[in-house]
Amino acid sequence: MCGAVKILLECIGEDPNREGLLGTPSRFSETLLFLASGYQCNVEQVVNDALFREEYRGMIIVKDIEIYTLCEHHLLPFTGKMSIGYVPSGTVIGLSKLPRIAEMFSRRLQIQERLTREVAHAVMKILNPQGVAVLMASSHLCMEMRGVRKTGASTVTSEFLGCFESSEIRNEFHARLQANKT
Ligand SMILES: Nc1nc2c(ncn2[C@@H]2O[C@H](COP(=O)(O)OP(=O)(O)OP(=O)(O)O)[C@@H](O)[C@H]2O)c(=O)[nH]1
Ligand SMILES: [Zn+2]
Repeated sequence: MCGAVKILLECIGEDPNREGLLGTPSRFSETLLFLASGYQCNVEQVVNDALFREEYRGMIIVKDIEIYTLCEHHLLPFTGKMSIGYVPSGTVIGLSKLPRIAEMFSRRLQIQERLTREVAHAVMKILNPQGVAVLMASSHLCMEMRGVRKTGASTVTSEFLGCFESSEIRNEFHARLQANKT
């Protein structure tokens, strides 16, 4: 990959052999491989069997999970927060596994809609709960530092599966996200 980065540097009119850029191809390659490391794992590995039999029947929400990902159109970051909720059906998942699932999919080239949907369907598949809700708000650098250049615009996406298709359950999810204490 380093050779490709050197070519990119030449394409923008830089000299990849000048002192300040000598380490850049390997640093950039390492960074990109890290940011794309989500291709190397799957949901089963990430969850690591952390599924526990439990008769709790209420809604569980892990909210405001920090997300950093790369948009597949411009390879620029979009960053924001994701909240994941579910209503169990006899099994709960280790809490940390929800942010881990979000992280796995965000370390792939993404669009926000697909990231939102993939996380929801992955939780649904591995846990088989009564329903899953994912809500994400983020800002896209490709809309801020270039292109239309609208700083401060926020994009909100959501996916509601199973019992969250009922407006009553969805409203509870939104209300609990808004409450200071859930
Ligand atoms: N739906 C969706 N679009 C995205 C996302 N990230 C970037 N985009 C959009 O992808 C589109 C690509 O449009 P193009 O016209 O092919 O590319 P462009 O000329 O760079 O577009 P501009 O950004 O408008 O300058 C743009 O409208 C971006 O805002 C995302 O997560 N979801
Ligand atoms: Zn983009």
